[in-house]
Amino acid sequence: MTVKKNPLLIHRREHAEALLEKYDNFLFDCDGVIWLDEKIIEGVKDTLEFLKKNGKKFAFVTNNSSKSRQEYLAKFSSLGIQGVTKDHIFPTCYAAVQALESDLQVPKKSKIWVLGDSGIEDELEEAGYIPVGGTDARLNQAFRADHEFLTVDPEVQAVVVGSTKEFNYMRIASTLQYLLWKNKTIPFIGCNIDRSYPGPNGLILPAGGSVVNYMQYTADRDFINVGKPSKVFLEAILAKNGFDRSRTLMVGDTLYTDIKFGNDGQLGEGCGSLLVLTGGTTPEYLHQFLQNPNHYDEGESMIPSYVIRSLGDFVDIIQS
Ligand SMILES: C[C@H](OP(=O)(O)O)C(=O)O
Ligand SMILES: [Mg+2]
Repeated sequence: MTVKKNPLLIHRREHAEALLEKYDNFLFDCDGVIWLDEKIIEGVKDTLEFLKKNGKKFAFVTNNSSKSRQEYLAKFSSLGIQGVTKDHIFPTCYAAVQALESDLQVPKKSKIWVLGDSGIEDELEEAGYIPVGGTDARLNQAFRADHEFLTVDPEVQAVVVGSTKEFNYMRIASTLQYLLWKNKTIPFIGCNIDRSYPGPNGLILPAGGSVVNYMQYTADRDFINVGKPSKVFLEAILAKNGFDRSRTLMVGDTLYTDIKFGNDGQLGEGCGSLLVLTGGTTPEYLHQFLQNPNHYDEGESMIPSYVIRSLGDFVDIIQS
């Protein structure tokens, strides 16, 4: 793997010009890069427009499985980001469905048990699967040992777990029945491994990975991670867009998901990686990490090629 030991800080015009020269395709993480909750990060719209005018291609890759591609499309439009189509958007609820279809070959019309928000249910339905559990209001009830959802439905073929703000004991207990069922053999897909995400008002909030890891712990079994930094996910995005990895830059705010995703790749050949400091990674944390990357689980695979304070600064830097 070829990653730079010391990331280059993009703060002068010639740095930004060199990036434009080197990369044709940009994979953008969303939470902490494009937006914070419902607010677009300052300058991001101008940077995206500038890149587009310069012939650059985009894909948006988010580990947040709460919204479907259709809902993200509406979010991009409500934030005034033009020119985004459904084909540009890769949330992990969609990655989960792709894994069911391609890797696991689960037949269409199968029932899939969901612990997560409506994004997963909507993507499953669009692909021809039948989601069960999920946002079903009967799961909002207080725990009762005779609740109908504590008896497994024999038609369920797999379990998908992702981000949810409706995490309660009924949902945990019913999901556990499926994860333990058939000697723990039905596929367990986790939409992401993020512990937290940057929410509104500077709040750090629990992300989907905390839900997935809760279920992993209680069921005592591993999950298939379909989100960043999954190499399968990266390969699918590069292939779908026809992106040459050597001319593709991953832009993200989290070292163990986005930056590792950009740096890794099939046979160890990654894309470039650009870390922004508007989300989950503070300058202090980055500094501490760079002092001794090998003290961290994923070590040098999390060292970004480049760092910029904010994606929104890019256009100002290049026009300075
Ligand atoms: C943090 C993550 O979203 P992303 O940063 O990948 O858009 C998530 O919300 O779990
Ligand atoms: Mg992020």
